Amino acid sequence: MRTAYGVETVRATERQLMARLPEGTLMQRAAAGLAVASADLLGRVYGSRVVLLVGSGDNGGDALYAGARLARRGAGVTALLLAPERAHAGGLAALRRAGGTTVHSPAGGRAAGATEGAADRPAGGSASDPAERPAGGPAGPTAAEVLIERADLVLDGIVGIGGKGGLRPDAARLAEAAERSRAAVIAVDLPSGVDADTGQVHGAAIRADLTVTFGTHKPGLLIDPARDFAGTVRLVDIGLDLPEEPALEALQHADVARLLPVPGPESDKYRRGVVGIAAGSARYPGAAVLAVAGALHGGAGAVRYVGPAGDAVLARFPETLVSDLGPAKAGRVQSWVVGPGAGDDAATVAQVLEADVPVLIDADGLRLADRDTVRARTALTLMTPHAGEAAALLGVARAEVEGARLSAVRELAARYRATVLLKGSTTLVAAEEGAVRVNATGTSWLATAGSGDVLSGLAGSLLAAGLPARDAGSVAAYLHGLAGRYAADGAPVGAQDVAKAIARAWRDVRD
Ligand SMILES: NC(=O)C1=CN([C@@H]2O[C@H](COP(=O)(O)OP(=O)(O)OC[C@H]3O[C@@H](n4cnc5c(N)ncnc54)[C@H](OP(=O)(O)O)[C@@H]3O)[C@@H](O)[C@H]2O)[C@@H](O)CC1
Ligand SMILES: [K+]
Repeated sequence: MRTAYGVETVRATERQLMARLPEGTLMQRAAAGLAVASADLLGRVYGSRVVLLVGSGDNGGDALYAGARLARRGAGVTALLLAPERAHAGGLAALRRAGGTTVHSPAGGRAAGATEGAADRPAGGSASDPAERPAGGPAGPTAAEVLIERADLVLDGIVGIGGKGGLRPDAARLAEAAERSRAAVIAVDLPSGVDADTGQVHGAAIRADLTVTFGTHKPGLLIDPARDFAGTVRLVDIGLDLPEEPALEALQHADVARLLPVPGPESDKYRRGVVGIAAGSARYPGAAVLAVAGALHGGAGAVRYVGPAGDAVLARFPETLVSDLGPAKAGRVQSWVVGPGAGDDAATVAQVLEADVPVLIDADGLRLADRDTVRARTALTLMTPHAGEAAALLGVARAEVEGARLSAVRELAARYRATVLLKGSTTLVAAEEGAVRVNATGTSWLATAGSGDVLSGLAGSLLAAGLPARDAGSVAAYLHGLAGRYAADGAPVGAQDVAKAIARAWRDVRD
């Protein structure tokens, strides 16, 4: 299991640990790990050009100490100090002792000066001051921008877990220069400008190739949009003694393998669970077929279909138990999936919600389900909206959900007293309490018509097999994401192909 802890927890555990260790130990551990990761990325340290973006906190201190280590190995290291008077004093001294130079300017200074390598040069002026621009004209690059442009590696130590809101203008200009540069960019602890706890990005932020994070992953590193800014994430152990329950957790192969239902010698189809699919309509029979396709791969012993698309379902999957009596009279099931392609059939949704078994609500069902009825249910409920559906349920714009996925999924879980799976490139599964699960196996090729229907059938089948809602949702998202990758293999893919590839995902996980 990959876990992530929020800033408050990191700070508290850090305080406990620091009380037992000589001062500066944790920062040295962090800087050592950062220097190793930097050297790995550079390949050859000697002769390389490294630029440090240094803010006023300990995040800048990490960058300075790591820069000192690289300078001792022969790199040319320049630190751009955003707030020279407040930069980490010990880190500055270490860098200078190691032969590194510092430039005292947020984003300014004459570009010509950048090539002179003057140490501790106060550049003065501001980037917007034409007098500080090179002769090339007012639109020419600043000294800082030239240094960044010519670097092999940029270390982003502007701000870490102490960051508040979007980057300030001086810092934002450095972030933009780093993005334009061909240099590799390593974010120290997290990309400056992203929110460590939520994954929100307010305005400009560092776009990193690699993020070297200390002690634990931070939730923002695993959730879009911030995840997209972090690049590859490398965790450096600094010895933090973290509490048992994380803020966020991500299943890995071994976790999924443990959770997958496996039939024993005594199992028959009823003991393995029957999943009922109440989906599809005369207008959308395909949704029923795809939900059944997903359900057949989810581990339930049988799939019961109820609705107007029985012929289409049987034509594709003759093993399906088809009924046209409606959910209440269709026979026993251990879980229901309701909603895909349901159109305006509110009566079916209401009937399913009355059943005393776990219910998965998707697509049209989300719109048709009465909130108080869902809240009052005693059996499990798993809701599976995409961002647009979640936005409609919350009464906000879609962009708001996409920008703040974690708070959106938590809010929905609280409002409906249900487990909610918010689909997307980083799918989130939140129950009313406990760690939120994040899934990262998805691929953007999965954003294809009918792919959600397959997921709902798959998750519903896992519910029927006895998995709790959080596990059913996160295991389904994991397998579905893998299946999408296998089916797509870098090319567009249809939902049916995804359903077919689920079996391969199971085998892979169990191996
Ligand atoms: N925890 C641990 O176990 C360990 C932590 N370690 C490291 O310490 C880091 C945390 O250091 P930290 O607490 O000093 O805060 P940090 O992130 O440097 O930022 C604070 C400064 O940034 C500024 N600032 C704020 N917002 C800003 C913005 N939007 N745009 C621009 N500037 C902004 C703010 O300025 P102010 O508001 O005061 O003007 C303040 O001065 C952590 O991420 C990790 O790298 C490791 O060394 C080892 C173990
Ligand atoms: K940073």
